[in-house]
Amino acid sequence: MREKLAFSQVSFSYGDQPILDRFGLEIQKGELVSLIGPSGIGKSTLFQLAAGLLQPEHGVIRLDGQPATKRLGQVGYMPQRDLLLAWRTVAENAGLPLEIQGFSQRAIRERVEQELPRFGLAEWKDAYPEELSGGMRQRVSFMRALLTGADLLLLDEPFSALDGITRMEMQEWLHSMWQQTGSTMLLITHDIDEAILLADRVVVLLGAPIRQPVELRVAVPRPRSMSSRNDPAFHALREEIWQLLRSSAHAVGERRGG
Ligand SMILES: Nc1ncnc2c1ncn2[C@@H]1O[C@H](COP(=O)(O)OP(=O)(O)OP(=O)(O)O)[C@@H](O)[C@H]1O
Repeated sequence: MREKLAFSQVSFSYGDQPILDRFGLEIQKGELVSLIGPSGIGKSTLFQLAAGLLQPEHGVIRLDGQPATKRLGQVGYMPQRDLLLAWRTVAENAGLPLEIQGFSQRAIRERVEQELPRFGLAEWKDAYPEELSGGMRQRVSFMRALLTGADLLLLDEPFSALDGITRMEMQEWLHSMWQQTGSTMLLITHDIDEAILLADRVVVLLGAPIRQPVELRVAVPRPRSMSSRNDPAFHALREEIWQLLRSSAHAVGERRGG
């Protein structure tokens, strides 16, 4: 496998609040990696750094093995809120990255119409965001991230706003998209089972600031389904992640004077 994204010795702060301290992480091409960690630790910040919306104060971010200072537009980023434009239809929202890249209206229409079916949105191309369910909105947002043409996708809690059944359907759908496209995907989630079920590796982010993450390989065989949760390797990993997150919550409590 070849390296797709790497953080090497990266430090970043908001004012006097340090978020990352000489942080290191390497993601290989075609991997699907889950990131999990306590709320407010800096997961979204990490994505904004990878996407080029923020720059590190120290250290290097590499794309395809090369230091990359201009990352904007090279990475598909799906932020926590779907940020669909209310006055644009599904097709117009999804086609936005192509518009920014200067494609003709006709080329955009053709490409979007060709892609809509595999996102389950063919019949909704002229609908406005307010007419869509949460799952559909997520799919439009995901399609927009894919149409940037980037083969690295950062998905920040893509399913958090969805109900249980839709969430499970979307997890399966995301997994099939990952297999079809061969893209490298990073997924932030607060759900330990979701983190394990989808990923090749789970990266647990701990500490304030975050230093070296704990990286855990998921040894549960693919294809996975809901019954994979009964696999002993699944149980063991869930327990390990839970213990890590719990000990980190205690450490924070102690620092706060608990
Ligand atoms: N633009 C900003 N300016 C100053 N502080 C910020 C900014 N964005 C985030 N922070 C702070 O940095 C810390 C990390 O935020 P971030 O959103 O990256 O965490 P997170 O792990 O993604 O949180 P959550 O799990 O709740 O989404 C938080 O304490 C947050 O309040």
